[in-house]
Amino acid sequence: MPFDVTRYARAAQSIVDAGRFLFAQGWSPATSSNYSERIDPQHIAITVSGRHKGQLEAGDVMVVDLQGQPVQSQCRSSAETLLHTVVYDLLPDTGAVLHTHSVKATVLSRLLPLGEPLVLSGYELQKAFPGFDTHESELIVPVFDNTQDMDALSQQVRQWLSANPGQPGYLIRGHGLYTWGDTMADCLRHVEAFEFLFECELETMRIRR
Ligand SMILES: CSC[C@@H](O)[C@@H](O)C(=O)COP(=O)(O)O
Ligand SMILES: [Zn+2]
Repeated sequence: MPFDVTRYARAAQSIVDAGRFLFAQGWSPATSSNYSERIDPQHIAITVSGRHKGQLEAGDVMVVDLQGQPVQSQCRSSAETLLHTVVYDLLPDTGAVLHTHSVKATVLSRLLPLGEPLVLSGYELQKAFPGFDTHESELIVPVFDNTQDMDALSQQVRQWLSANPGQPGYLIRGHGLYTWGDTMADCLRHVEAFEFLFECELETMRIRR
């Protein structure tokens, strides 16, 4: 099935803009990270593998279907494409997915006890996420072990997300953050909110040592 070229062009521009912002923050260094935006129920625009995210151009964004297969492109999509498509597949309202590699997400994910999620509670900023109306809510961020086996990791994410469709993101140990939102603006706000909360957690750990 073909996709709407105008919608692709709009999605590509919003991914390029997101890359400039996220790289400038230091959250997507050295070609790391991948970004996507939904074009229609069956297609997403996603970054081509290996491209520098602070220097993206429209040609660094391609289209894949929800099985992760390229559509009208000879390029290789992000090595982590399946971690995007699983979210669009399970959560039909999702309009954008962002994966970042910040120092704080990387360090915090390595400090958490193995097998335990990061539980965020008591922070007013939790209200930056939809469905979290009070600081008393619990934001539960699982930490998946890092692996190069994306089929296996995407299956783990599918299982967790099916059981927890209201949670807005997860960490991969020593690797980074995945988060999503109804629009790119929502998704960027989620990255910012997570970064703030990760810094609070790390600072708390430092003081308590
Ligand atoms: C530059 S190391 C980071 C990669 O291994 C990967 O984790 C990543 O985020 C980017 O991969 P990509 O294939 O460009 O989407
Ligand atoms: Zn990555």
